[in-house]
Amino acid sequence: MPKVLISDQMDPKAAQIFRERGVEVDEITGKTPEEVIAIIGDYDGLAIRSSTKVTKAILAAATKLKVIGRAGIGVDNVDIPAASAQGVVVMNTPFGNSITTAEHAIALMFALARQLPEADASTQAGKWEKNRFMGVELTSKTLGLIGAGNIGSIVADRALGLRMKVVAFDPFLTPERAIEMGVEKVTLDELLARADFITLHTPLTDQTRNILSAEALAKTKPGVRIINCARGGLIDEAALKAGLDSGHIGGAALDVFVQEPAKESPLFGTPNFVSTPHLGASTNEAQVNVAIQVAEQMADYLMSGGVTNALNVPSLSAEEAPKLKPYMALAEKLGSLIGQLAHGGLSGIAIEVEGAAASLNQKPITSAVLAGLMRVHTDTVNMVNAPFLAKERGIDVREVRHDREGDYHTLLRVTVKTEAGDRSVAGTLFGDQAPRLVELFGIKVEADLAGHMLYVVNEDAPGFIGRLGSLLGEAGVNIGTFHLGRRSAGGEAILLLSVDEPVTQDLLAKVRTLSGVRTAMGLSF
Ligand SMILES: NC(=O)c1ccc[n+]([C@@H]2O[C@H](COP(=O)([O-])OP(=O)(O)OC[C@H]3O[C@@H](n4cnc5c(N)ncnc54)[C@H](O)[C@@H]3O)[C@@H](O)[C@H]2O)c1
Ligand SMILES: O=C(O)CC[C@@H](O)C(=O)O
Repeated sequence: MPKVLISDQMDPKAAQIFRERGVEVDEITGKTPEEVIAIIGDYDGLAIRSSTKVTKAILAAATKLKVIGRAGIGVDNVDIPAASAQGVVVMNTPFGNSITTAEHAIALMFALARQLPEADASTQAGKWEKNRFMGVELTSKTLGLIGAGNIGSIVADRALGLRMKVVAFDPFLTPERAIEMGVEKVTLDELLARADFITLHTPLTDQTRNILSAEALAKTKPGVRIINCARGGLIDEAALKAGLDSGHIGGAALDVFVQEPAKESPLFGTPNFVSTPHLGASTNEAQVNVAIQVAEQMADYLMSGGVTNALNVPSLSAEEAPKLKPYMALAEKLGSLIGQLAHGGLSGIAIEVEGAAASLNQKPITSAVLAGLMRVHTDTVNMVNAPFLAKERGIDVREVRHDREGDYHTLLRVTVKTEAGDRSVAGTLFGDQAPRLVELFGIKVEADLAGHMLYVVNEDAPGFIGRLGSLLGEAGVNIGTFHLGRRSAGGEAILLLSVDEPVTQDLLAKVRTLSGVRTAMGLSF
């Protein structure tokens, strides 16, 4: 039974779903990184929010780990390249807390417009400072949206409901989508010049880090109010403080900080500054949503191989997984066969599908071919890290889908580009289930690729099979199955024999002494 560790505070629904789905679960929260390192080796899955930082050190200790599930959106607390290299799937729940976070941005916008936190503190201090707190209306004001994805578009919708005008800067926002959202697509400079309120809804990337830098803040309208419910680091906090102090910035509300937890900040105590401790996603509804979603997704992966919302591997629904399973077995065998046979500077690989295979999700098939191919050289490769490792090694991966009808109802062909030229193998599924080789280096040969095999290339000549049979018999080698193919009568022929024991170097040396033998190799599947 797979075992999952929930290492951050999560709605109890998550643990309940894991148990219902047959996954053992431990909830151990508030641990230091060293304490997590000490226990993580026992787990197949790790469910987190934002507190657990999944570092290289934690991953190195997570020898059984197959999946990390983030109950939320941002995965900046997970070292995704390290997880990918280790073959660990990283998933998030991209929609479960979007409404809640958008509502928090709107709440902060109201808080700034009417100075609610300061007015509350003053009133509760018995001051009744009615003349101190003069607010602004939101109606007819311009909201500048930086990032118009899931959360940004909900914020835009709510702002339009408040009769605001919304201008948006997002390089990936199409003009059609902007029209659909009812926003005006603008450049960043135009947004800075026009917005009365600015709200940020982008991830933190190299392009968005300090998107509101001192220089950008200087271009804003005097009195602008700024809200950040996305990620710390999008705004230069020192420049924000200077802008608030000078009065150029009329107010700022931060839910997120460069350094979290933000126990101290020069911004704290600044007039017109409002803050919350990364509460964007903190509603009952959002936490139930993300807990259910992360547990369902992780259980799908651990129990049936279904992949949803993964950031480092293609999606594969729980319905698709059983259909693709035999294809992935075939793909892995063909990858392994060509990996064992083709030598010398592999620079590219083409994976072609035709017939029934052409209607399937090809990405997992490709990953399985690559995993089979590279497992010949490293045993730490799997479906998740195989494409990553292939890229790292400069192998050009090409996927081809043919509409044509071929000789087989379903066919998968793998061709590698090596220094010696292109080499190709092809296979099908018998009865839609059993992987079977049908072609090897241009020669038709049907074989099950299983267990230990002897591969021989020889000149097609009378008596050869008898001589090989005698040699194997004398060497005490029992033949399980025997498969034969030839390019032309008297030309190059291929023999694939399944044998009970691994093929030894000693046996290969003897086989190579037979007249007409060009190549003899042992294979394992
Ligand atoms: N405060 C919280 O508790 C909380 C909760 C949920 C999400 N978040 C954060 O909110 C952010 C947005 O989440 P989302 O679900 O809307 O993400 P999303 O991926 O749906 O949208 C992000 C948008 O940012 C845009 N973008 C990317 N680079 C950009 C750039 N250089 N300039 C302008 N726009 C750019 C993208 O095109 C995309 O439309 C994420 O960072 C997420 O982690 C915070
Ligand atoms: O889990 C949380 O409380 C924060 C989540 C939020 O930052 C996210 O990116 O989804």
